[in-house]
Amino acid sequence: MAVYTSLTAAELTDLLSQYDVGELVAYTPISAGIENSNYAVTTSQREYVLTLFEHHAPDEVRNFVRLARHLGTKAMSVPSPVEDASGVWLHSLKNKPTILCQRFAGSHPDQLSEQQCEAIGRELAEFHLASSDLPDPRHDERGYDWWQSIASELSTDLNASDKALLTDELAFQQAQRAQWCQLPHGWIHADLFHDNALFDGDELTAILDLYNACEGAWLYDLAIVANDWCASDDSGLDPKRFEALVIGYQSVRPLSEFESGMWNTVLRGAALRFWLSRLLATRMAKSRSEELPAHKQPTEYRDRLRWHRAKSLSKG
Ligand SMILES: Nc1ncnc2c1ncn2[C@@H]1O[C@H](COP(=O)(O)OP(=O)(O)O)[C@@H](O)[C@H]1O
Ligand SMILES: N[C@@H](CCOP(=O)(O)O)C(=O)O
Repeated sequence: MAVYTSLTAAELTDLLSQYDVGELVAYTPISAGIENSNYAVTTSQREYVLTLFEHHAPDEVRNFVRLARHLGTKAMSVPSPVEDASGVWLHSLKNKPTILCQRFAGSHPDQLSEQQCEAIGRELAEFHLASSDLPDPRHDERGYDWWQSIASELSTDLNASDKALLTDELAFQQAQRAQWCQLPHGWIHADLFHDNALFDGDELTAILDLYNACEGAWLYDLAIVANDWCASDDSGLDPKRFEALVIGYQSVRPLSEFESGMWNTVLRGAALRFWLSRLLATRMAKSRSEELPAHKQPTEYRDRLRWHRAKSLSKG
């Protein structure tokens, strides 16, 4: 968790002089980021967040930000870059692609409430509908093909029981492929964990970090949200928060009967995806002699996968 690129007041003042946003009053690094460097910037007019992309070329950033700009035109609260006085929104600082966005009020929710789950469900459905007229969603780089390829790479890190679980789940998901492909799909956020949303009490103020957004089944996106926002102490889902989430979502886009019949498969897929990505993150952290934070451990998602599998057996 860091800000990788340091900025001086003179560099920032120079950048801001190209925008019509007032004078620089203060700027503070935001330590919560993982991938990019973010600064909270206060000008004489309002609050902004400045993001320097640490690992991406300008064309990649243009592609990432396409969705946020589209949703911004539909008045959704997502970080859509502000244009400078000549209509340019992509700048460069220290040779890194840089954008300036409105800073949203609120903080990441901590103790998740049913009201917050209902609100995020509503917002996710709005996100799916509002993005449906934006063509060419990005390919999901952590989709089904990645599950298969990374699983064989990572299985050397696993004990026998986890290896068996992984093999069996991949076989199950492979068998479900044709069904999965029939689910309504389009742009998905693909990483709408509660640390990517801001709330003021129970009121949702913004959804952030659209940089994993890609093509996928809408139910899968909802399942990613459910696995995080409705997580219960027994590694499963809290029924009340889950019901609130689905009510919120369906108040905007009702699920079809076919989608409702696919819940268990898709919740399992969503748990598998983050089990795998956290296993990979663990391996990468180890290679730097680091550890993942306690709340980002792969076992959480392995255990949630087991819980969903047990549910499907008990129905069966
Ligand atoms: N537009 C914004 N308004 C308010 N806070 C923001 C905004 N953009 C980013 N942040 C804050 O910065 C943190 C890191 O942003 P994020 O896009 O998640 O970075 P990274 O991709 O580096 O993890 C967020 O968790 C949030 O606290
Ligand atoms: N929110 C995720 C991390 C983002 O996924 P990644 O595939 O980009 O690592 C988590 O909590 O694991």
